[in-house]
Amino acid sequence: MAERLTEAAIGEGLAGLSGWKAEGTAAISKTFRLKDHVAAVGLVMQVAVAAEVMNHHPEVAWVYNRVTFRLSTHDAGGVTALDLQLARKIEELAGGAG
Ligand SMILES: C[C@H](O)[C@H](O)[C@H]1CNC2=NC(N)=NC(=O)C2=N1
Repeated sequence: MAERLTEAAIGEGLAGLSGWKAEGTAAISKTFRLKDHVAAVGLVMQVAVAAEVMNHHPEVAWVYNRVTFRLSTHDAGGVTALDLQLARKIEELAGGAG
């Protein structure tokens, strides 16, 4: 079971993830602005598949061409290494968008 990370560990983990914000130790989040609505849907779908493969799922808020992913590990009640791993995967799928 993934362990909840300290604020310091989260900060270190976010160092390599541009634009991600920590909400204390509860969650990390980032809003991506895609070129249009369909590009946003495409990213959401790709992340959904990756999340299913990882069995680690994001909260998603999507408005036209903007998508916000909020990550936390429900089983641990806050941010774990799984959330940092999913954030890295989302960055990979977003391919520099955002
Ligand atoms: C039963 C299933 O493995 C668990 O509910 C998984 C599914 N996806 C998950 N996603 C997230 N973000 N946190 C979890 O604790 C989690 N647990």
